[in-house]
Amino acid sequence: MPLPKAELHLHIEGTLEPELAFELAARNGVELPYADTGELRKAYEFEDLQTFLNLYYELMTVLRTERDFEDLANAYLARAAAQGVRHAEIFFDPQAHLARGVGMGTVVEGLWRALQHSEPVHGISTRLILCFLRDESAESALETLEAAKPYLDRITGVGLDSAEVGHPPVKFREVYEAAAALGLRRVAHAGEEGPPEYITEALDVLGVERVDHGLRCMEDEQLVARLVRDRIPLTLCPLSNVRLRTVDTLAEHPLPAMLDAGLMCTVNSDDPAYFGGYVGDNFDAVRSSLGLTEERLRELARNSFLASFLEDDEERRARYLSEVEAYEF
Ligand code: HPA
Ligand SMILES: [Zn+2]
Repeated sequence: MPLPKAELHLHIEGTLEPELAFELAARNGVELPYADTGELRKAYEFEDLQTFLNLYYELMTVLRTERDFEDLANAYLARAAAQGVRHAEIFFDPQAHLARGVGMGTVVEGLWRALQHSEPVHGISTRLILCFLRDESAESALETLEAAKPYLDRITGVGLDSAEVGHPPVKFREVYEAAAALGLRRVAHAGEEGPPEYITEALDVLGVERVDHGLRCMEDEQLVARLVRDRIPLTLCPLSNVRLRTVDTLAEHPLPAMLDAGLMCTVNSDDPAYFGGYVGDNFDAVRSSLGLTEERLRELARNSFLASFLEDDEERRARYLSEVEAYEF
């Protein structure tokens, strides 16, 4: 049995495996510029975040109907369950779909068709986090939040993703204020490729409760001290960092140094179909490449539940935490 864990940094569109992409392309009459899954897999060599995003946005054009989003989410939940995920807080990128004429309702209702049965079917409780694309305008983010208003009972929070450098958090001050006023939780990608200042800004200007990635905080001692003091969770994605060349090799990943510094780290998969593994694979990889002890792995699992948005269900959180403490490696 795998270590029980929560996944807090997972883009549902990034779980689109080549086989499902081709299946949905055929179902929807979408032409992909790859002959087969083998040829597609050869495109999974990324130089940085942008070269990955180019493929990510290209492939997601096969997602068109509620059923497509339902199938996508079910495929993720089945794989996640097999790797010990008990709770998942799932990002989705509505602007990438709205731009192609796929409505907010299609995306949210489609995902919901899978999520509403996730507990009985997969044993995973879930939350949805709507992400704004930071390389789109602030106005577009505000319009997206407006379009999400009929679905807010299904959405727990907002996030910020896509190309980071040149798109600082401050650009999204207004939409985060509006999201907070609607009672939504707030997270943002910061310090993946962008500088440590973006992490500080995400905290100070956007009021985020968790930082997605946050890797580059290690360049700023005072920022590390603040993150430790305030117990701000970081959702790290080690295999993603290697594939997007944020770190050279897994053996050089700063995760052990970050844990030693007292940072509240979690381990997640980001876009598992593209980066070579789901969250359990990320745990296995850091265990073997970084020599993390069993107690460190338990700490990461514990952190994942402590950092999750389960405030409306503390009983459940307590149950998950006791599973972590009782786990025998
Ligand atoms: O790893 C990521 N970083 C930023 N934006 C993203 N959108 C999907 N995956 C990512
Ligand atoms: Zn991400």
